[in-house]
Amino acid sequence: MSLIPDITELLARARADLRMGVPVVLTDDSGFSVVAISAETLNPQRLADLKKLGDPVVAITGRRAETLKARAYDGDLARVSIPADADITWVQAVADPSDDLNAPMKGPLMTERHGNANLHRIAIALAKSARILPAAVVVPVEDGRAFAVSHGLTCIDHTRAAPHLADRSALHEVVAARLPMEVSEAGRLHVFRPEDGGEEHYAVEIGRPDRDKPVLARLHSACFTGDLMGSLKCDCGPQLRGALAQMGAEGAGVLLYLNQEGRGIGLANKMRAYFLQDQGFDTVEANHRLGFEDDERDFRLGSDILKSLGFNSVRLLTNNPAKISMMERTGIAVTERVPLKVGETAHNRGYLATKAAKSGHLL
Ligand SMILES: Nc1nc2c(ncn2[C@@H]2O[C@H](COP(=O)(O)OP(=O)(O)OP(=O)(O)O)[C@@H](O)[C@H]2O)c(=O)[nH]1
Ligand SMILES: [Zn+2]
Repeated sequence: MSLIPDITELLARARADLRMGVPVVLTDDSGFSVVAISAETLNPQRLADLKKLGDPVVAITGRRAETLKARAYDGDLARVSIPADADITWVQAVADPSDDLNAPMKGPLMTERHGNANLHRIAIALAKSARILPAAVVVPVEDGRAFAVSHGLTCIDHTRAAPHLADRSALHEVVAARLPMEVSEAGRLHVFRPEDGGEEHYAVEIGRPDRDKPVLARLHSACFTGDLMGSLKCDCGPQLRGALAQMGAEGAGVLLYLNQEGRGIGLANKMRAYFLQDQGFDTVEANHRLGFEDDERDFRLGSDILKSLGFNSVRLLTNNPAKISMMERTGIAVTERVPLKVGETAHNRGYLATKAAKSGHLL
């Protein structure tokens, strides 16, 4: 019946639910089911009601567990038991590192070792893709499907969801139109929309690049602070303008503007990372303390867009070797790396040095 939402649509709904603080139900083939809610958007009444269902845990990533010195028996994640007297402030302090230094968690935190963490993993993956803190309060329930129906909650089946959470969604071009720009009057903006209700991405084509030759290309990740506000903490704004200027000067090029703000963690989490950076952590450590990997972006999106525009080889404007290897692995030949060294300031010198030392950026 086509009027019933499919798994992609249910996942989009679940993401929206988590962002709003609405619980979702997750089930697996063995008959195990849980209710999960975002630790960030949880409210006190809902925590009290979850406790009535059983013994909830806070599911956090292995990265966050490392910071809290909690044992991650599940490897990439840990299920932290919630003490009976713990309130919402306690739960949020497990998820959110902003107060780690002022009020270190009174440990040791107890983590669960037995049982299956598959549904907790889905809850964290959904929270990440909803661009909220990667932590969820999770409690088992009997017959999740019936619970979801009686409470009007979105219900996600593990087997159907897992492949979608591991892979990117297909992108389709929605529209393209002429966009005269300062760097070139022959600009054209293409808008791409994913099937999963996620962020749209854009491609700016300059001139009419020959599809049979390597095109001068840039995969730019959104940076509201750098691209628009003139932030001195990174080099994104000058890189964006530098890349466009070079394409304008050569008369041809394609700039992909990927809405993967904050290396894929979203602007709110990036600002949380900046708050930690003001406490002395570097850009990579801040991501880890929040529970994220160094870089949560998916550059395969870039290849998808280039291919759908008819390109199969690029001269890539970048200092990031991960972008080059991902292009090559996904069928876009990189015939040349064109360095993009602009915009170093007193404020971003440390940030650029960390990227070179820890993320392999070329200087
Ligand atoms: N999480 C996090 N993201 C940041 C920070 N500073 C900048 N960013 C984000 O980092 C990304 C930088 O994107 P790019 O310039 O495309 O990528 P890059 O990996 O530096 O590679 P090249 O510029 O191509 O050499 C943007 O999404 C920014 O929003 C930070 O301190 N923490
Ligand atoms: Zn930036």
